[in-house]
Amino acid sequence: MDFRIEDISPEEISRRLSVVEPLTESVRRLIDAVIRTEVDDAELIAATERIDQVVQTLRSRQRDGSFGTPYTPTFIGMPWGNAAVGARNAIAPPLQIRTESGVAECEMVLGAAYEGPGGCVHGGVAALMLDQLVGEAASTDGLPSFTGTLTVRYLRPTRLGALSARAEVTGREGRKTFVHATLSDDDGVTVEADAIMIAPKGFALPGGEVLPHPATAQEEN
Ligand SMILES: CCCCCCCC(=O)SCCNC(=O)CCNC(=O)[C@H](O)C(C)(C)COP(=O)(O)OP(=O)(O)OC[C@H]1O[C@@H](n2cnc3c(N)ncnc32)[C@H](O)[C@@H]1OP(=O)(O)O
Repeated sequence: MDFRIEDISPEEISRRLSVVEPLTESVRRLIDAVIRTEVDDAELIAATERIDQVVQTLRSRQRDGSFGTPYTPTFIGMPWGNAAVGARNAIAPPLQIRTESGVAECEMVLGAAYEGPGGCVHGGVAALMLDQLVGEAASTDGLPSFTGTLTVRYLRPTRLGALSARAEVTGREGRKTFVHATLSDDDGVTVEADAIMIAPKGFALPGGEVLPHPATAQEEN
């Protein structure tokens, strides 16, 4: 797993986000426009050329591989490539998740880019969002937990549009955390999920130092 420390201040994080978030929003608008445009073929071909030029400019200086999840030394995470919440990832809805002890929740508006059955949210997108939420709910006590098992029940079709989601820890057992999550529209729950989250045995920093997860530390004592 790609993990690196980047020693920057909260002010520098805000500055970088203020530049990159409008770019990501712009690409999100592009994705939506490509799906829904009805312009003629000549305009589509011209648009392809202009977009390829922008891609070439961005690629002139580019990191190898994915973005990873850099952390500051005080553990502020910057998961900016993340598929559900990444500030640099136009595929992410994006989810603006609020957390408190054992709970994660958010609201989102899903448009044409998230369609599965006509007019409805793709089941994989629903699972993606709930996976992120259960991960964040389980991780509110300390270091991250990974999804071991995610069981998803689609109760009825979820229409594209304004939605909300919530995940809550229902129990802990050693390194395992059990989480229940729901995705809802105005009429109530459309999808529910249960997750078994596993805290990794140790959390290795670059250089080899391993931080014990609180649950692991309890097991060892
Ligand atoms: C803030 C961060 C938000 C992040 C949100 C994003 C969430 C994600 O998408 S995470 C990505 C998807 N998940 C993954 O890639 C995980 C891949 N799997 C793994 O890395 C490992 O299998 C991992 C970490 C889950 C478990 O490995 P390991 O720690 O070696 O487990 P192990 O020691 O064998 O088992 C520990 C306990 O967990 C249980 N367990 C292990 N694997 C699973 C599983 N897949 N499902 C359920 N239970 C499991 C074992 O039965 C055991 O239970 P008990 O203590 O009662 O005997």
